[in-house]
Amino acid sequence: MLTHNLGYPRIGSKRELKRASEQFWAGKISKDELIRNARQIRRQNWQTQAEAGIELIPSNDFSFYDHVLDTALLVGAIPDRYHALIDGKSNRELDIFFAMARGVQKDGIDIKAMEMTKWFDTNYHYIVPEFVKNQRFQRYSDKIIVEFEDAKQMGIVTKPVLVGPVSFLLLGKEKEAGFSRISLLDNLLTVYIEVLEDLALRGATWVQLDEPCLTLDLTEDEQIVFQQAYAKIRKAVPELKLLVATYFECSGENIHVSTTLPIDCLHVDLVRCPSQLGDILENTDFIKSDKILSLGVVDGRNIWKNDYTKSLGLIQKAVDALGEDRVMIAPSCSLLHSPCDLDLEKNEEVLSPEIKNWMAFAKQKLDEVVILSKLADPKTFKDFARQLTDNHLAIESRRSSKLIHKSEVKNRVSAIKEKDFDRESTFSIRQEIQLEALKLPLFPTTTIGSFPQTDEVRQLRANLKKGELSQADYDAKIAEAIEKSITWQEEIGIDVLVHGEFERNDMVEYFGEQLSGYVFTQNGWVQSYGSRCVKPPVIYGDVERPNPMTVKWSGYAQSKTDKLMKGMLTGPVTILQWSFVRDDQPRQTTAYQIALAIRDEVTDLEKAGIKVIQIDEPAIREGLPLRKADWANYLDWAVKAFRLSAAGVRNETQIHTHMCYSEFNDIIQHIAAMDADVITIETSRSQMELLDAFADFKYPNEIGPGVYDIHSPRVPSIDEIVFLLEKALNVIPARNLWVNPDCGLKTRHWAETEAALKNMIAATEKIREAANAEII
Ligand SMILES: Nc1nc2c(c(=O)[nH]1)N[C@@H](CNc1ccc(C(=O)N[C@@H](CCC(=O)N[C@@H](CCC(=O)N[C@@H](CCC(=O)O)C(=O)O)C(=O)O)C(=O)O)cc1)CN2
Ligand code: MET
Ligand SMILES: [Zn+2]
Repeated sequence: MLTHNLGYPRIGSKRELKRASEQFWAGKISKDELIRNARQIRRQNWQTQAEAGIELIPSNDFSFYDHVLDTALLVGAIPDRYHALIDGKSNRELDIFFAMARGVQKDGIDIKAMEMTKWFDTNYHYIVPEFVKNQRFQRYSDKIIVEFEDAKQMGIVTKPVLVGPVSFLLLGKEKEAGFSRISLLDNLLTVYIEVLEDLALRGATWVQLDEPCLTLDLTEDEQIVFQQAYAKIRKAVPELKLLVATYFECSGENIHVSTTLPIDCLHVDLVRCPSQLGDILENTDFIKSDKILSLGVVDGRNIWKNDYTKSLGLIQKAVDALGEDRVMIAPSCSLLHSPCDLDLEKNEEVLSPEIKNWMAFAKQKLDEVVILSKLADPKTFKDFARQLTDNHLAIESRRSSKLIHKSEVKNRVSAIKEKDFDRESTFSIRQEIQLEALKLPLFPTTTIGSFPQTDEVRQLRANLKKGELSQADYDAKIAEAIEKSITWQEEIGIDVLVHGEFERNDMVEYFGEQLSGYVFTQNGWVQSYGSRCVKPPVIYGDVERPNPMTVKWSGYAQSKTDKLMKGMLTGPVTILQWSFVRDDQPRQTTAYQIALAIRDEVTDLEKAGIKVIQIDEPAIREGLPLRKADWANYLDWAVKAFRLSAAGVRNETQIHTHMCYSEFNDIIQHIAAMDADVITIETSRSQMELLDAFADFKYPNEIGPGVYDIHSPRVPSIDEIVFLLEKALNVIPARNLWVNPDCGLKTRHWAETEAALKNMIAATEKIREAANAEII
């Protein structure tokens, strides 16, 4: 029974890669130094996995930014606009790579970055491959070879990992009309095969091809394409052992494809979908073959200790049907989505030993995989019996812990009534009342909440944590930042102000830290995109709000201005989605508990005199199940959780929500059902294309389509913004239109923020003038 791993966190256990990349981008270290740093992280990771006793260790799971982008470079899928960077120059690979990921704007060159989007239902973002008609691929990057050879030098023959060819195509986008990217498969395969042959020559025995798209709803054509692709690969590299990895969902009807692919090993995610084990073991094609089944039993998406008894049950079932030589043991998916190392959590005041004993991070998950394989083998079982007992005790300690269950919270959730989901009146009545109460001009201007999180602000928080700054001094500095931003917003003429979120480390972690039922880590970083990481807080028990969370700073901010100050909260679905969640109750129940906590916060803000309250739900789309059949159920409770959080206020109080980073067209009626008075939404990168959906559906409430992209330092011109606003006015009634950026400004610098917002105000004045002229 072999053990293997699908991928290890690449950021380094102390975020070494983040620091090195950001220093390189800032011109503070050389390319060679960045490459040296990266090599050290990779070698450390291989060593960690070898020491844990993992038999097949992955390589090429490392990336300087994103592994889908690595694949694009491997096969030379480099869009034309970057070719100027390659032509006639050598040693430009990393420059092109970063240009594709981040864009370039220097020395007269101005090239936009490629699009970035969510990786399945995770908070990880990948770079979307771009395809054109008759595109020819050719091998470009040697990264996969360099890493394989480097590990070999350490004495480790790794299992190189690649995004499989079919998923690579399916995850990308056609950049021109009139063709299907699937038609590019044959040519793409020639490059894959060349690479696989090279790896085989260099001594690779196994390769892992990730085909997570095998867990999605596929058309018949797409299913056939999987068969064709692997038939070709099989034929070209008969000597190489092929492992195809699926994860994040059930194989469902694709099981007929995945079990008959001409490969040596199929990996399945038994955490998300334990029932597929039975389906595969009943599949005569699979049983009769000599293929290996890799059991993904250790959860790569959460931080809870594995329940060995439960996993051993699954393993035994597979061994009984297939024999131990045809079973491998692994985490459910790449450990990219897990924090690195629980041993780094040493502060018992932050994470109590009792709760820490329930957890496993990436490094600990490796041990779990190895121990499970030893326990599943009668020859080694006895030597590991103690680990089984300890595991049993930990699982039992969590199951029966008094820390987890709070009857008041459970009772409150069961006492929720239908009317708790509804505002006092319908939107059209509320709109009239709010018009009167808030006295906002036509096309009100606002921002999404955060202003730049400068190094200074982050340093203040770091010093507070280290005890080098007192709470009082910290608060005084935050107050100063808020006041400064208010004065500035008043000066440039914004209508609905924000306080700037300077006091928040992150829009989810900040709330997690103040809710009971939550713990957080000191070092549990997980990559979100590129060098940006998040430290998801951990929900271990029933969630409750012991005290108001934002009233102090929002109240303070409102006291400093006569204008409207918007209260700023993160919504229940986003808090759920961006936390590590309980696996001992349905997500819906946890969402309702959080929703009640936010509801209390909303009503407290109202009592404190805040008249406009925004409840952000950027992750509502990301939480959507991967299979359409499961959508209705999710959307039902997700929308209700939002409504529950928002509906406790009077008609006069205006509820906003905000969404970004997703496609909303297919869930537009559910967004409408959230019944926020105003939605601000990312649209500028698609030039307001998104609005067609809002128009077709006749979205009834007020809406602020983002007028500029905040992900780039580029300052939009007044005319550009006017153009987008006019486009919006074609489909949105004037009285419903707001003016705002795409998203919060925390990742930006002040210089470009000030310039961009001034232009936004100037553009608004122009369209107001035009509208007034029309009335006269
Ligand atoms: N949770 C979450 N998911 C999200 C988003 C989001 O905002 N939050 N936005 C979307 C895009 N994703 C993003 C994810 C992260 C960041 C981001 O800026 N992350 C920061 C970390 C934010 C943070 O937690 N900061 C802490 C800790 C900062 C820190 O690094 N401190 C230093 C110490 C500082 C010093 O001594 O100089 C350290 O720990 O070493 C704080 O401000 O307090 C980063 O990687 O740089 C931005 C967007 C989608 N998903
Ligand atoms: C990822 S959505 C961000 C919303 C939040 N209020 C902010 O402005 O930062
Ligand atoms: Zn946003």
